[in-house]
Amino acid sequence: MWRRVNPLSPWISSFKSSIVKQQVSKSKIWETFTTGIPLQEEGGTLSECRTPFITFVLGGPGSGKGTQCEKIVETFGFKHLSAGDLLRREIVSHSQYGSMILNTIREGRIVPSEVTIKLIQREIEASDNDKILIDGFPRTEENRIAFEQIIGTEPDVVLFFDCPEEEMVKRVLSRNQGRIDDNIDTMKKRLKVFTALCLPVIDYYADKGKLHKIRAVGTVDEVFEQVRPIFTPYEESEQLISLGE
Ligand SMILES: Nc1ncnc2c1ncn2[C@@H]1O[C@H](COP(=O)(O)OP(=O)(O)OP(=O)(O)O)[C@@H](O)[C@H]1O
Ligand SMILES: O=c1ccn([C@@H]2O[C@H](COP(=O)(O)O)[C@@H](O)[C@H]2O)c(=O)[nH]1
Ligand SMILES: [Mg+2]
Repeated sequence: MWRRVNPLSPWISSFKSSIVKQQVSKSKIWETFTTGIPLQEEGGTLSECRTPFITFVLGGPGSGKGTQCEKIVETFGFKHLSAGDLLRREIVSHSQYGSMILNTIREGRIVPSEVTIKLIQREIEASDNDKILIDGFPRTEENRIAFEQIIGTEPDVVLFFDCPEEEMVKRVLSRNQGRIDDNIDTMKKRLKVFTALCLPVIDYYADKGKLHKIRAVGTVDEVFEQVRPIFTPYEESEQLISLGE
């Protein structure tokens, strides 16, 4: 069962505890809306740690997920975890799975769930932030089910950046960040994988009432103005709780 770990030394812990006190009211409301298990057991002892408020950020390749995540981080203070970035980091660090990940990304296919989830889990556990954005995951129903089983929770909110294919192709081909999958051949494969494997995940969350569909065309700021009202109610409730204290 998943549990958050406090990796800090006692010296740093005492420093951290003052920050935690200042942040208690700030994090409280997000915890209120968390679907996770508030206290989790490991080795028979109850952890003081809480499951964070998790947002999945979905959309086709080049739909603007990463760009909008940056705006959400700036405005609402989330921790941003991009599954693709975590996988690319494994390639660069020549880890155990580096070459398998490289080949998979080049082909526009999906890395095995256990590998991606382990990377995500490690980052969540290392983070002190109660609000986590998971960008570009889950890509498949199998990913989704494995996440729920391994991490032991579901997302609180799911964003879907809905963008026309021709716009996504245009954006990816002019992205210019040196990504091995930013070429027309891989892009065609990624679009097929998105339609076949990721759309069912999006449908699943729509049926559960967790999905927020955003029309991802227009300027970055125009798109963000559709995102802002999704999180503002949480922020406002948080302020009310702070005032009541
Ligand atoms: N609203 C927008 N209008 C025009 N260009 C945009 C917009 N949003 C993002 N872009 C640009 O499009 C490209 C792709 O955006 P981004 O990397 O955020 O997409 P992504 O969904 O994370 O893609 P991927 O799944 O491939 O990681 C970037 O160069 C970004 O600057
Ligand atoms: O959960 C995931 C996320 C990503 N991948 C692979 O990485 C590339 C790039 O991902 P971006 O989110 O677009 O940066 C994607 O096409 C997959 O090959 C994955 O396998 N699983
Ligand atoms: Mg991205």
